[in-house]
Amino acid sequence: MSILVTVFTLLSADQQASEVPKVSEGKLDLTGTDITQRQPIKLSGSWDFYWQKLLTFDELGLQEDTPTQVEFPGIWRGKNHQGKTLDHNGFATYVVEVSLPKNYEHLAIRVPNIGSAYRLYVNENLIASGGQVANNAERHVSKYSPGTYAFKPDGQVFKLLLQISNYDYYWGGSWNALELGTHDQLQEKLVRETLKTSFIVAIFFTISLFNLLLFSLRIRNILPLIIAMISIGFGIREAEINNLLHYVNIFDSNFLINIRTNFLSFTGLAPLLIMYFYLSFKNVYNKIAIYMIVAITVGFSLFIGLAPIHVFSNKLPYFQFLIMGIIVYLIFGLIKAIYLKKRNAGTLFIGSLILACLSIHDIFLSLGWINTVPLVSLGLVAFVMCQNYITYADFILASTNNKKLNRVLEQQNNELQQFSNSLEKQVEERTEELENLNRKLELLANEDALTSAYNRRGISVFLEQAKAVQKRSGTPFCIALIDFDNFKTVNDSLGHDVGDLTLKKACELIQAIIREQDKFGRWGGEEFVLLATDTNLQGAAFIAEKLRCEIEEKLAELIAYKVTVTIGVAECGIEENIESCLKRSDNALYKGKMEGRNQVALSKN
Ligand SMILES: Nc1nc2c(ncn2[C@@H]2O[C@H](COP(=O)(O)OP(=O)(O)OP(=O)(O)O)[C@@H](O)[C@H]2O)c(=O)[nH]1
Repeated sequence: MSILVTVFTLLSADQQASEVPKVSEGKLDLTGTDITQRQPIKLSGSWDFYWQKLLTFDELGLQEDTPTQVEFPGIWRGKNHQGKTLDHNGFATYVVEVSLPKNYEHLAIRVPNIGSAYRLYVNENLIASGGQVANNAERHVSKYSPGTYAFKPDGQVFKLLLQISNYDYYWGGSWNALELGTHDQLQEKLVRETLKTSFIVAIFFTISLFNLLLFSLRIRNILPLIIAMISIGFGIREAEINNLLHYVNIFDSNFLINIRTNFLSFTGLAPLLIMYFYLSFKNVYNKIAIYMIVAITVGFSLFIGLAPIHVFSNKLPYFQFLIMGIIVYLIFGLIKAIYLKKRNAGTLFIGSLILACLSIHDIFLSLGWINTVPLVSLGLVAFVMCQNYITYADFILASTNNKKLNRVLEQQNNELQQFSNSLEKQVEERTEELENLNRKLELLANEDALTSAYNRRGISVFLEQAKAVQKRSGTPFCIALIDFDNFKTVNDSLGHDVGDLTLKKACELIQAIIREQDKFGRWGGEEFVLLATDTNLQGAAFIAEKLRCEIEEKLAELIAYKVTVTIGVAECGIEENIESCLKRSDNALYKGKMEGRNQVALSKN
């Protein structure tokens, strides 16, 4: 902010160090002032004034009426002149006699934006004009024509005649003073002012762009968009009021467009500012009142944008009264927001306070109570910057909250991921357990509970498989039925438990002897079946004999009781089914039993 003030002050450095010469009773005495050695002189003070007269230099001498004196610059409307109140419509001639200290080759006059039509003479020479000066509304044409005009003064005393007519503008006369100096001085001052205006306009546009960027990042929050529009509005107003639009010839000095831009950049900003305050501190303002005010200000802006100039130009004071009321209401809300400790209320209040103070400063300046430079532009910059700071701070806060939220989300995601991983692991473990259980159940379904050998169902599957292999490749296989001899006596003599143990041990012996590809199972009771795959009858007889001997020998050692088996063996024929082969094994077994037991009996095809 201090940098801004410094730049602003440097660019506005047009204060005159020495005493300011003033126009007094239609005369400006510059005999003690070297114009070239100082800043341009504002031709303000009491000028000779001829109301409802457009006089030339020649006509001045013939004038019977003595002129009255009025303050120039000054507006007509409401001014007391010879006991009458002036209207804003009309025409007049202002005259001042300037006395110079010496003969100057060239001087120049800077004409401000008078806002209607004017003609400027140095003695009898017309040096500048804007629009068409006339004594009636039909012939009068307003035009924005500020500019710097060089002239050659005739001697050390000359008269300046300024004719002004107005039938459009609400006030009449001129708000601003003419300035006298050398052409270079005036040009230099113009450049400085243009630079100052450009600098401020650039600040407004930069703030606007920055806020548009913020808005594009968070479209849900429209406050940055409103600030962007307010900044653009302030920028356009600054450019228009300081004639920047005129110097860069944007509207080709079109009076109507200039005046509409001037008015609209004031009225159009009102609804935006009101909405900004309301949206920032919603619960301190009345919603219906705000919407009504916005509707009125928008309606007024439309009226200015569409109505003819003579209709709308004199309505602005009503709007100014309304705006004053609105400002009081907004400030009242702001104070309430501060009292309620609303975030950002203090910052916005500071911005508004700076703007209010600098506006009051400029009012004092225009009244001639102080002799400084206009500072309201600086107030506008301060106000918009405070708004900008608020949106930026809000944006940072929102993005910090977002980051925090993201961190929490990330943490929750991780926890969820961990939970899901453990769930997956648990499911995997359960599935594996179930699969194991299923395998066990399947085994159990095919397994004999006492001996752990295949049961009848289990061994039957292998018998069918062996048959299928034989059909495909002709591989031979044999079925041996093993039956314990007189097992009833084992049970009867040693008890049923020992009988069970005997069967169990016998099965273990058999399992240990047979090949891995051979299958062994319990056919029922104390009768067992051996499937000898890839084996012919001779091979099967050999295995059966080996089993018989092993049982006879080893079981006696284990249970101290002689236990023997009889085995019936048959080789399955190519065309024979399993049932038939089993039947033949059984027949051979029966034959073995009949022939004295404890032997291997073969079934020959
Ligand atoms: N301990 C026990 N005994 C069984 C089991 N299954 C069958 N047995 C018995 O085996 C005996 C079979 O008797 P039998 O069919 O008369 O035949 P055997 O006494 O072995 O006489 P042969 O077969 O003619 O030599 C019965 O006493 C059944 O109770 C079993 O799982 N455990």
